[in-house]
Amino acid sequence: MNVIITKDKVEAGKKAFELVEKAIHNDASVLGLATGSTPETLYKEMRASNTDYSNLISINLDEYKGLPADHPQSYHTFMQENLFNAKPFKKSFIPDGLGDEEDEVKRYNKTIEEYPIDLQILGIGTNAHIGFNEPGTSFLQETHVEKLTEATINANKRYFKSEEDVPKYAFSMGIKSILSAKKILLMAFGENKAEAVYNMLNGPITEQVPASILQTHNDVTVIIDEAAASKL
Ligand SMILES: N[C@@H]1[C@@H](O)[C@H](O)[C@@H](COP(=O)(O)O)O[C@@H]1O
Repeated sequence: MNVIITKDKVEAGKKAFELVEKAIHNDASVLGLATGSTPETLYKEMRASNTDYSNLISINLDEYKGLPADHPQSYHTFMQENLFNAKPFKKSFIPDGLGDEEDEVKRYNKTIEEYPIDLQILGIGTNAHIGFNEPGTSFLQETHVEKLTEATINANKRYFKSEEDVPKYAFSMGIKSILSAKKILLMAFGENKAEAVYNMLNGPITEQVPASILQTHNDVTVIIDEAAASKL
């Protein structure tokens, strides 16, 4: 994996933006997008750019199960506010949090098959989850409903009024689907990601460390700040 260490997340966002631009220039037409605080600086660069995304397709990694699209903490709302309001895509796909489980899983797998992802943006959880694929999830999983771990609920409660308000389940693209992307760009910032980053890059490849499977992909760039790199 190609590892780039930056001073901070602002510099990382600029570097990530350069890679996104390069991929689009080289004919990437389907972007796999992520939510959470990590991609915010990248999306800021994308919003401020002159690039037109209206011919591209976007496919998001995940959505909380049970949240309507217009809920303030839904990933639909996050994407509208952070990117799509300013930069609409030709088509954008995000799992429907209120969708019937079986239908939604089928629909999403079909979407990923129809629009193979050229460049997948990823963050990483403190327990090394990617998308919402928690430790223990099979590397062979496609889209599914994942039960969130205490660590993830705890990390994400900052966005909700209280811990009880954090959804306990989420629709997530599976690891198999993530690995099918031609290129992967993972970002991580802050001391609390340092151990996950270390395990992803240097640890054994194990379903207990979902991001460790990225060691088997042939085109992964990891952009981290100095704090996230502090255990390397
Ligand atoms: N499903 C998302 C992930 O896609 C994200 O990478 C992770 C880290 O979040 P943050 O970027 O806010 O640290 O948390 C969430 O659980």
